[in-house]
Amino acid sequence: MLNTAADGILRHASIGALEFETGGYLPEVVLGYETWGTLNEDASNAVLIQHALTGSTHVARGDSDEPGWWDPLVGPGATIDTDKYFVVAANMVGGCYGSTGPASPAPDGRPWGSRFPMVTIRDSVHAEARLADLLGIRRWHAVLGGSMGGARALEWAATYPERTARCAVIACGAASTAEQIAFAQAQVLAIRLDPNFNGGDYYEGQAPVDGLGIARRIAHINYRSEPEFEYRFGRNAQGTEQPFGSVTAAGRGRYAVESYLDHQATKLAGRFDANSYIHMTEALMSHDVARGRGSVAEALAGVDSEFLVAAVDSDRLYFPEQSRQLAAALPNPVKVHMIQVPTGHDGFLTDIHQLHDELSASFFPRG
Ligand SMILES: CC(=O)SCCNC(=O)CCNC(=O)[C@H](O)C(C)(C)COP(=O)(O)OP(=O)(O)OC[C@H]1O[C@@H](n2cnc3c(N)ncnc32)[C@H](O)[C@@H]1OP(=O)(O)O
Ligand SMILES: N[C@@H](CCO)C(=O)O
Repeated sequence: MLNTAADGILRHASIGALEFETGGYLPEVVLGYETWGTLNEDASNAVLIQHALTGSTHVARGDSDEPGWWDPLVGPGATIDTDKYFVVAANMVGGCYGSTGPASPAPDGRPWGSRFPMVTIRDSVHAEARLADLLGIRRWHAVLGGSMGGARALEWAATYPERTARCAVIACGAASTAEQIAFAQAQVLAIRLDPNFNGGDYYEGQAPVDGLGIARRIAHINYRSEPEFEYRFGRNAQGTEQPFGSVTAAGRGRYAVESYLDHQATKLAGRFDANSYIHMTEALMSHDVARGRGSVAEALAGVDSEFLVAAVDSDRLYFPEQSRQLAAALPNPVKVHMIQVPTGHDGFLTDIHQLHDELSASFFPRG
């Protein structure tokens, strides 16, 4: 049995060999995971929370010193009350928060690097099903996630409907759209064209942090909104820097919004592996719950999971309309709950507390 003794502490589970949807193979895969609460006797209180593109397993603080990315949602007495529910979060295969990824050693001792296989959202769900088996969880009380986490949650319902009693898809549609793929391609190319990328085999040299930083800038602009940028930064200069009129060897001074994006880029480059970023991004490009299953409605026709669909009203990357289309295609169509924030897609992280009432009324009744 796997160790689940403390809340919010990273553990590792060996799930064996994995064959990937596009033909790749890994002889041994480890998934990083964290848990909160206690699995009950009939294993009926388990909840799987799926992280977004650059998220980790650390959903909530638990017994650790680090805040989690959905702290308002998960903990004793919280929306998902860990005195009642057993919460699990797993790092996606190919990621860099505890699971086997491109930086992990291959059997020859060198990092997988360029040899790491393409991962799809469906592959990640197959890997997580093995983790569920090891944890003794046959059927999730609920699977939920936002953005790429929402794609993973939806794929759980379609791939393992009998194992997914409830499914919450937040800020994500049934498939990645042409525009989402287009923005993703620019990010992947920014990394691939970094002189340090070396085809993905850069672990003995300099990491392609400049390319990764540009990728994050492109992504982050999409994760926020135009009104937020205007309100927060306007045309302001960063501190005493001069955005025009004074060009030094280091270039001109920056606008505040440029400095903000520089900061987001440096921060991500300090915590994320560039190859994992490519693999997570390409996995999200692959997101299409209907692939090989007919239309979206046909893909979900046999799914009797209870659904909750939510969107962010100001999201300019995962438009609410895409959530509405998903909600309408469900066997039992549902209304789309709206997180109301002016700041865009990241609202599913910054304002997740807004779903407290909906989640409490449906998936996680109080008392
Ligand atoms: C280590 C881990 O486990 S990370 C994994 C968990 N994270 C995730 O899953 C998602 C990744 N995180 C994110 O996407 C974001 O951090 C969010 C959405 C959660 C945070 O959003 P917000 O709280 O709205 O932060 P916001 O966009 O305002 O950025 C604030 C940062 O910008 C900085 N900043 C603001 N203005 C400027 C400026 N003009 N110049 C430079 N930096 C600036 C702030 O100092 C702050 O820095 P800090 O984050 O280092 O403290
Ligand atoms: N800011 C989030 C949004 C992705 O949807 C992340 O970096 O994972």
